Amino acid sequence: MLQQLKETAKHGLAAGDAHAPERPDWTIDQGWANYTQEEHGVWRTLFERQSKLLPGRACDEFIRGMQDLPIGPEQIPDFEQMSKVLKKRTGWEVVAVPGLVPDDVFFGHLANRRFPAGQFIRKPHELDYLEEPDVFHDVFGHVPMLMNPVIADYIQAYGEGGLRASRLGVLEKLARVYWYTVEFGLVQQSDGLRIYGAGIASSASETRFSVESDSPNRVRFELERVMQTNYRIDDFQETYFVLGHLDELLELAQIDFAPLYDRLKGAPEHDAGAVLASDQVLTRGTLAYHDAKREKALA
Ligand SMILES: C[C@H](O)[C@H](O)[C@H]1CNc2nc(N)[nH]c(=O)c2N1
Ligand SMILES: N[C@@H](Cc1ccccc1)C(=O)O
Ligand SMILES: [Fe+2]
Repeated sequence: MLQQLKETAKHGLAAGDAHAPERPDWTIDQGWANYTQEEHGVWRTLFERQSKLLPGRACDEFIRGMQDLPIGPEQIPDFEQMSKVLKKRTGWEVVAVPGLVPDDVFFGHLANRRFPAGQFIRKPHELDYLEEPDVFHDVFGHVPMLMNPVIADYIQAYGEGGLRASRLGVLEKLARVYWYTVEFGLVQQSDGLRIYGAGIASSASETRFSVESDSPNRVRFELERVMQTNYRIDDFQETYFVLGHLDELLELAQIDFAPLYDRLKGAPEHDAGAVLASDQVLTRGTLAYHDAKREKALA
């Protein structure tokens, strides 16, 4: 899943293309009353599938955030109702966008504690396929974590850092940090390895794969290592980076990345599936899943 999404996210969007916005911040009205029963039905299918999978696999903060939000299987959530609760808790709100928005617009929203969420929902015959982040990925995957003060501050800081990184022309390195934390992060909790990344938490297949499969590597999160590591935009991750505690994200947000960008200029990049001598490896993957796909493609 997320193939095309990852591809587009990487390259960003050109201003003035077919998606020309009506408002400069690219927001649109959610138009909640206009969702059809079929669209609410897709939400229900996805919601019920994930709700069964996440206990014991998602981190405590995710489960708690979900419990405290006005969100359920019956219908696509109303962003205004969500925002009311979220705003009281962490000062964030959810705003509707038509899909991927340009990098600087995205960062501008995050820096101001607005989470841009896709207004639309995927089609019933494409439950596991996403061209752009839809309301299920953005709201089910991201909003529960935004109820947590640590993640709330971290993502705002990422927005500020993103504005700076694009000016410096080093967005690729920063984007990898977002990818391997906010989207595909795992965290070690007292009762085991848990998901906090929204890209995992909104995907049924990757929810199981990320914590249960023997295939991926699971490596202790290390900032500079992650900044140099490519990621899979078309498939499950080959490597997940694991935090010892979510609070580590706060330290990370406070580190000034500018000297790191300088130091890492021209440094070697690592393949998504690489394991380095300097890694603290939690589980070394067989990479069987991706190897099998490669062999099939070559045959
Ligand atoms: C690097 C940056 O995080 C990424 O390119 C942005 C671009 N625009 C986006 N727009 C939306 N709506 N959602 C996203 O996650 C992103 N990601
Ligand atoms: N601290 C980073 C920004 C950042 C914040 C949060 C997450 C990732 C990066 C910087 O100085 O640019
Ligand atoms: Fe996302």
